[in-house]
Amino acid sequence: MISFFVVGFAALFILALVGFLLYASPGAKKKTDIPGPPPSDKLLGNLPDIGKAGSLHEFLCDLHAEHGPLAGFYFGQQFVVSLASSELMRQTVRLFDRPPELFKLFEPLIGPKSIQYANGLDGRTRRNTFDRAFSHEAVGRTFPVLDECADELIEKLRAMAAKGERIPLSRFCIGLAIKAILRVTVEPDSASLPDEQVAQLKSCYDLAWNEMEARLTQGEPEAGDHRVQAFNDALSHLHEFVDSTVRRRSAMKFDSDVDKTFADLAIELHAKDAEALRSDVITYMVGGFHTSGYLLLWALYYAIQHPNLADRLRAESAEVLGAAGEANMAAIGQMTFHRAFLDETMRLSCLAPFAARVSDTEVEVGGHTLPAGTPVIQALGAAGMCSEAYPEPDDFNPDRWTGQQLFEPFGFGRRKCPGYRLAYAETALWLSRLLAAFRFRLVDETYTAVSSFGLLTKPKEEVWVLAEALID
Ligand code: HEM
Repeated sequence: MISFFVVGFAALFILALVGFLLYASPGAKKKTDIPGPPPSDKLLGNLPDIGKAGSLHEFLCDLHAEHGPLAGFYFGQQFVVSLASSELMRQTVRLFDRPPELFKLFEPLIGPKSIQYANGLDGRTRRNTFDRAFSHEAVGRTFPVLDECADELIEKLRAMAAKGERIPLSRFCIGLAIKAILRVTVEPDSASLPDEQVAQLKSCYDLAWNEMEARLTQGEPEAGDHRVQAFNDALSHLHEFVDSTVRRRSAMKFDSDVDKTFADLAIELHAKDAEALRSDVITYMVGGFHTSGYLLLWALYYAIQHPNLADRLRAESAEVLGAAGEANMAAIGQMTFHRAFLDETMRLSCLAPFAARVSDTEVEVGGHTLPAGTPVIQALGAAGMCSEAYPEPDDFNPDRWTGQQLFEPFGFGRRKCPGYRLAYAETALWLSRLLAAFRFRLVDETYTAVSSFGLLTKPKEEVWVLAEALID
């Protein structure tokens, strides 16, 4: 039974979920006439079909292509509803709670007290407090740091370009995002983190992430297995890093709330709960760097594939940033082609394919009444590949976004991603800076990125490029 789960990260995610669905809420059965396939296995429901599709995202694309934008299926014995149109997702906009068990897979990394699992008043209080650090004004204050991080990378790439060295684009994009998120969310005034420490943090994150996947496919390692030691070492390194950063920051005094970063707000809110503090800092740190890092990577990859569009990006940033003299929220807001390019990148790469909600009361959606406790998946990735909403969905076409916001790649409602303004600001700035400084090309011109679909979509392999410097 396990073998068909070894098809990718999303299938692992399903396996984690099925435990919850089978055992945590066995009473919730289908009580509506929502279209969808019958369960293909009495116990496993449609899980074998998800295994055959390759990932949850791919299964949802097939499901919605056949049954329309509102469809249901069985995770084990639990009926789950999936929505794949922005109109339907908007009908769930008032829902705040998230089925915590759905993200149980990540608990060893982010910790059980993470905001990821906080619902009701607790979740709302944390969001009301932390969102202040990601307001329009707060993000506006991050540009000097974001610019410095870009300067540092550009200098490094320029040296590599001069020597004709191959550039591992994923590694550099993630490294840039790690440096930026630490300064933006914790210590803006600190010096940039040394490369060795960034590399160590990334490798701890990679190791912890891979181990969580391995536990699902291969089972829990036995006591004494080297995997246990490696995982614990990686985790304690992450904990030490976060704890020492928090300790340093706790000693700070502030004249005004404006100077407080996310970490400062978290230190105040979790003054009596060190575990919740550590969990939330790790959640925002990881949530902030892997998403933005891979968005930048995919955007650069599409820019390499579409040199004419890359030239349009260069022209726009020369015009807007050239006139503004410096990057700021107003200038980034005027870079509408950058915004469209990033939205199209998130759509076509399916960067973050799902969000999910649950309610302890009945929910009305698409003319159906869903029983309380029914998990609702907002299939952001599948919605983005719908040919009615996006004609020729496999084409990379940023112009389809011009003048309209078709769907929300960051989710819906009060619980949408808290980092969306920061993500747009930093990736638009970095994209424009990198394309102004270099023309990139693939080392292997026949290379096509193959996606690994999970909670986050990444290329399966490193993307190797060469850079030609455009300016000194
Ligand atoms: C391209 C970049 C990003 C994408 C596509 C993305 C996408 C998402 C999505 C789809 C969700 C689920 C929202 C929902 O349930 O409705 C989410 C949640 C979250 N994101 Fe992001 N995100 C990005 C960047 C960031 C950044 C920069 C941060 C750091 C500030 C961040 C921190 C978080 C956190 C902490 C949550 C959970 C919030 C909660 O539990 O209430 N994300 N993100």
